[in-house]
Amino acid sequence: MKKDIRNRADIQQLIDAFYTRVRSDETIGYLFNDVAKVNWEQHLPRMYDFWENILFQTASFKGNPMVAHMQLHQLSPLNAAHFDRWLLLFKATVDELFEGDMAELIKQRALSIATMMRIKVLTANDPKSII
Ligand code: HEM
Repeated sequence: MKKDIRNRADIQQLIDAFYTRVRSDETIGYLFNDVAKVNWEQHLPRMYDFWENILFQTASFKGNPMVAHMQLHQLSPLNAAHFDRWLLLFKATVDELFEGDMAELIKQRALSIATMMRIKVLTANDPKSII
C-alpha cells in the first residue's frame, strides 16, 4: 500500500518526480527547456510552496500563476493538448507514488486550476474562442 501525501517532504518528492518527466516530455518539455528556459533551482521550491499552500494552507506561495502562463503563451502559443499532457503526467506521477485523500485532493485541484488556466490563457486574445 502506498502512503498518502503528508508533508512538504512528500510534496517535494512528488514535484521533483513530476518535473523530471515534464523536462523530457516530447509534447511539453520544450516549453520549459527552450521557451521559458526555466531556472529549476528557483522554480522547484516555488512549486513546493504552491502545492504546500494548496494542501496544507501554509500561505507560503507568493506568485501569480495566471500571469506566468499568459506570458509563456505570448512567447510560444499553448494549446489544449499541452494542458491535457501536463495533467496526464501530473496524475500519473501522483498515482505512481501516493494514494489517499490528499493524493485525490491534489489531482482534483490540479484539474480545476488547469481548467481555469486553460480557459483564461486560450481565450485571452480570442473573444470568439469557446475554449
Ligand atoms: C500547458 C501546461 C503548462 C505549462 C507548459 C506550464 C509551464 C510553466 C512555465 C514555463 C513556468 C515558468 C517557470 C519559470 O520561468 O520559472 C510555469 C510556472 C508556474 N506554473 Fe505552470 N505550466 C503549465 C500548467 C500549469 C498548471 C496546470 C499549474 C497548476 C495547477 C501550473 C502551476 C504553475 C505555477 C504555480 C508556476 C509559478 C508561477 C510563479 O512563479 O509566479 N502550471 N509554468
